[in-house]
Amino acid sequence: MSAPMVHAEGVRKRFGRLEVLKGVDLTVERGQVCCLLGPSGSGKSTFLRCINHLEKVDGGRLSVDGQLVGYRQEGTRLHELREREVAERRRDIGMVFQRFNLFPHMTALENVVEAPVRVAGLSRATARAEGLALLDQVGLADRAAHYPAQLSGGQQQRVAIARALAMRPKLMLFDEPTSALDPELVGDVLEVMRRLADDGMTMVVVTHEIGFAREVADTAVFMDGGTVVEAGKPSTVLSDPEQERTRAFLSKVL
Ligand SMILES: Nc1ncnc2c1ncn2[C@@H]1O[C@H](COP(=O)(O)OP(=O)(O)OP(=O)(O)O)[C@@H](O)[C@H]1O
Repeated sequence: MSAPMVHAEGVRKRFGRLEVLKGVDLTVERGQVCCLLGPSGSGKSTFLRCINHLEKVDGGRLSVDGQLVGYRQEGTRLHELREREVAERRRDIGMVFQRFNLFPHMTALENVVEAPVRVAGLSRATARAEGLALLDQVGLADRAAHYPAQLSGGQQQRVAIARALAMRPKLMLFDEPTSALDPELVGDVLEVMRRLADDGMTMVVVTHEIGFAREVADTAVFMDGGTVVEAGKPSTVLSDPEQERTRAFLSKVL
């Protein structure tokens, strides 16, 4: 049996005196969607950033695709990854942030094509063909030549998703992908994510969209105070939680 896509055991992270992750346990199987929910400051983004090598884990074990994050294993010995090795591992992980951060001087298509050409060494013709197919997949085939400033926030976020997919990632991480959008633009972005999930992409999504989590997630995780308070099927965690803290959170946000 293959290793889970993400496996965390007792993951700890501190910033100075502030312990932000206090022993996070979590498993995301391949092809599954895991939604992380919880109050502001509970450590959701930090955990996502640890998965993506953007933060160093201080304790516990965190692996992605069967490989320990931050280390290369040779026999029983662990060697800290060099910068180049981290960059290589990160190519397999697509990340979409709250703010889309597209290059403003590049068109939608150029934004999507940039990394496959520069980082993965794809020919420009192949990358363009794939980029156009990805823009079509996110419903923006007719916006390929538009610059970010000519696109709505929701369209920019869909370009950001296409850009992340262009590196053919094994895992997609989303950090509150719709929180910066006007409410009427949220649906299109969630629809793209829903289709991605249907196509079998493994996804970890930090979100406040309880409806999306209920309908799309295989696992819903409620985090609070740097730990996982409750994890399981959304029908339980988000509708009939076992923990009082989960119930209190849901009663505030629903
Ligand atoms: N680089 C950093 N340096 C210092 N403190 C940090 C850093 N990153 C995060 N923190 C702190 O860690 C805590 C957890 O932040 P994190 O962003 O992971 O929470 P969150 O659950 O994602 O919340 P939110 O929904 O507000 O983004 C917060 O108190 C935050 O201020």
